[in-house]
Amino acid sequence: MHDTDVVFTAKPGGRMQGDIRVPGDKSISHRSVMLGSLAEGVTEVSGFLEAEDCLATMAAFRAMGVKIEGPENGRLRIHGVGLHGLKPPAAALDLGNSGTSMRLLCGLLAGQSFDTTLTGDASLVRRPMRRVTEPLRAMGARIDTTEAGTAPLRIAGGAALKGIDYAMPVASAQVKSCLLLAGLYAEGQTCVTEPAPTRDHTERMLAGFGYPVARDGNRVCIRSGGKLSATRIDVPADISSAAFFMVGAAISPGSDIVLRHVGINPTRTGVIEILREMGADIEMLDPREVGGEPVADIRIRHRELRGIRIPEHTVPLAIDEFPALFVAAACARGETVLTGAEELRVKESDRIQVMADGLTALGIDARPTPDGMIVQGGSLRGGVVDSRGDHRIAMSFSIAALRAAGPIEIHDCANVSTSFPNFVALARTLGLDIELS
Ligand SMILES: O=C(O)C1=C[C@@H](OP(=O)(O)O)[C@@H](O)[C@H](O)C1
Ligand SMILES: C=C(OP(=O)(O)O)C(=O)O
Repeated sequence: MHDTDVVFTAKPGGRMQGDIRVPGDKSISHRSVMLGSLAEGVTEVSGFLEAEDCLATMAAFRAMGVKIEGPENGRLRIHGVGLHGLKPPAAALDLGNSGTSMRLLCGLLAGQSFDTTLTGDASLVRRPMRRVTEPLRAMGARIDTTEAGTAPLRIAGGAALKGIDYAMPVASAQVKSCLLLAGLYAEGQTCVTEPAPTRDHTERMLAGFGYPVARDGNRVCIRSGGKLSATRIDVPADISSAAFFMVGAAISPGSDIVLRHVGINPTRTGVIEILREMGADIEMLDPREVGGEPVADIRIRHRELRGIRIPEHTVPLAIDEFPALFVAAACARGETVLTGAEELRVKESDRIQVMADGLTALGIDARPTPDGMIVQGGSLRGGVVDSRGDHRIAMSFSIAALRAAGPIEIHDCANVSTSFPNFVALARTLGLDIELS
């Protein structure tokens, strides 16, 4: 929890040049701790994201008796306790700002023999949790929420879970993963059908721990009764963190950067597809596979962007990158239209409204719609914006300064440390003139 207002001031102009590696993938880091804790044996993780969200997941498992060494330079040694080895925590598990921690843990804990309570910060306790509690109840879980269906979540231990066949109403990797983790403890088979492909790190990592997962089109199924065997996990750099610099380089003349070892799992590369369609110059160098996840070095050079109608199938594949993509749209020639993205309204902030407010304050015609935004490319002026405590919004407006006519002062930036603690330092390395106060 952050009490003081952290302010970023990004100076106008400049360009991005250099060759860097952004920190580890947040989704994969969370899952490495969860599955490593439930495995038999010692799981070694490298490239772990040492940011508040993943540290909250780690603290939760430590509170349930798992010995975890590290993190030290992104390395962890997780002494797995097996699927039935977790111990009751002494207090509620506080998951801070992290929706992924809360929703995945809810499924995993629904199958334990002991009670738990999950809570979080002011943002997390406002986010919708019925999307996980309803299907979990259908499996036999006993979970209390507030009347609004939000956290704190009180999960009763000892429930006998039964597998279900669930068609998700929203395309959510968190819901899918929650149910697969509950499925490890449910009688019979648990199947989840997604309305559109979402990130599949849970499925890949379960397979990496030797746990069978069956996929047939958009349907994925798991059976209880197996075990997870400890493994090694090399976490690639997070494409969602890389996205800020991809957009920064794309919009600022003279830019040419290389981002190393970035995860390019096809369920995460919507940002590349969208930027390319806008005309961006993006090259994939040395594509390779590391521990079950595709990785590449990505080179991005400046090239003028054009507005587009964003294809709806890319929305779940770029779900966290829209704050940065709205900045790209503001710098593009013509109109960009996003539809089918109402999920953005229930992230750490209402990312449609907060981005539209900020862009408007900077002189851009950005009209929010119920499920997206219409942005007219134009000239950004300097000004003051509020990130509303949303890390991705704070970083997106920092990058916007590369094309602004005056400094951009961004308030409420402390939560950048939930996903990208060294953002300011790396942005400076690449050439952004940014200060923190
Ligand atoms: O499974 C995950 O690790 C995540 C899934 C996405 O959320 P939804 O499942 O709510 O779309 C994404 O926004 C979040 O940052 C991480
Ligand atoms: C939505 C995000 O994360 P979470 O849901 O884990 O809070 C994000 O990192 O943009």
